[in-house]
Amino acid sequence: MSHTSPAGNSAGGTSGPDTASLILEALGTFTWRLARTALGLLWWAVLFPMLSLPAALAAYTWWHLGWVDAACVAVALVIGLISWALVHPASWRAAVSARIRARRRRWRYRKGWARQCALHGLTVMLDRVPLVPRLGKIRIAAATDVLAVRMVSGQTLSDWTAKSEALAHAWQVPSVTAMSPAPGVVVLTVRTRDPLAQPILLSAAESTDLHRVPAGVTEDGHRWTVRLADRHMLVAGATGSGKGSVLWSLLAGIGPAVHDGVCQLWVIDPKGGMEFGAAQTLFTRFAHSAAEDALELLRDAARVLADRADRLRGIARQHTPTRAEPLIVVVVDELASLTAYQTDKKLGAEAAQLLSLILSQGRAVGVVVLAAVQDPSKEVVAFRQLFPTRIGLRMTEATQVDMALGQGSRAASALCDQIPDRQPGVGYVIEDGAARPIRVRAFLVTDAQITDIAARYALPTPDAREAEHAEK
Ligand SMILES: Nc1ncnc2c1ncn2[C@@H]1O[C@H](COP(=O)(O)OP(=O)(O)OP(=O)(O)O)[C@@H](O)[C@H]1O
Repeated sequence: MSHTSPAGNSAGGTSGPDTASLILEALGTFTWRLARTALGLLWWAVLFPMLSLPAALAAYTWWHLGWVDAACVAVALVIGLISWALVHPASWRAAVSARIRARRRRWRYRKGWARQCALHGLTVMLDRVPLVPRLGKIRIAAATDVLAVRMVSGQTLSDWTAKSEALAHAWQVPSVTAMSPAPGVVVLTVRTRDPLAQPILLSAAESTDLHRVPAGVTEDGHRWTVRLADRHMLVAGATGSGKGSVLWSLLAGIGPAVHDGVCQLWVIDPKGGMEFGAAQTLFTRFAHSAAEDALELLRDAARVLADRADRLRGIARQHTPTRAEPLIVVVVDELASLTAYQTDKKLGAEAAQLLSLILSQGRAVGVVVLAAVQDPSKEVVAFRQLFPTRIGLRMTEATQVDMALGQGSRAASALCDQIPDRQPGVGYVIEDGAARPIRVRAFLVTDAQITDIAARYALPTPDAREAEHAEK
């Protein structure tokens, strides 16, 4: 085997052109990098004028007045920027730090994309050429980044779901979820921090708007509101998952409407009044002891429903709550106890029949059901699709998610079985017609707040109401 040494090259007179081309190549690379950096800096200067203009001013001063004046200007500008960040952090964040963070994160995703895909087995080899899924639009928000990816042929959503946990470790974030909104596309939601990690205390609600009842906070940091006026709602979760807090948050939210008389609470508490007894001053009906009481309540709700339907037929397609004809919210704490667990099968069957009547016909006439369920059993699954709003809190098994919330809910990233024990009140909201579940946390309602709600929004006595009407 022949081997040519550098000395040999030199002796053969070939070193001249090689060295020259090496120098030329190095110069070319250097110039290219310099131009790229200069362009990059120019682009950043355009993107962040609030930083580039002060820097330009300092440079201008240095050029015309010397370095002492320039140093003074630079110090004054730095103090100005620091004061801005301290005095008005929100505008500083919006104009500078959040935008820099977003740029940096985007750059990091793009730079490491091919490598991460290869490391996680998400590239496909074709004729020894690796095909890398194309990273499309990246949206950076305060707590979540959303990456749109064009999958390589042959891949399915489950390939990405299987790698979600590994990607979360690789990016060092709490979680990554994958969903496919369109054929060939996968959307990765990267949760970079968790605004729902800490309990969120109930804050005062003084609205009687039954279309936007405050219930907690969404993971984007917005207020989570629930449309109760014309929607039945099911809350499912294991014991201790915070079902009570969702119901209490809503009761607190509709308290003003209850006090005002445009909404009535008809409550079934099979735990003997343990859960809701403290706020019975708000309730028009309260069934907490005998199964027969609960059934009577449901029969009456069905009667109201039939009366209203008769009256509204041909006049209005949707009921508007008024004091004369309020919205009736039938609250059922533990739905399954009404049907499957009844000792008397006949009562159970009648309860199931009444429930499905109210669930299928109540919305249009202002009779809605707000129910909690612990065990997504067969009986509950039968009602599930009649609840347009379903909330899944922590569950013990992955299979329960689809049983409680509907087929495909878990695949659409309602990961109720992955909610940690230490986060009661955290869950996923599924609305009929919505593209994907929203992660939320219900307010934590303390015993003192319940006492306060019970006193503040207690139903007025008929005399008090009459006096109030006379005043108006
Ligand atoms: N939104 C919340 N934020 C913080 N802590 C909460 C929240 N909801 C509930 N908790 C805590 O978790 C505990 C259990 O909550 P809760 O009783 O509401 O659960 P549950 O699902 O109704 O349980 P069960 O089915 O046994 O009645 C509460 O005592 C409270 O300390």
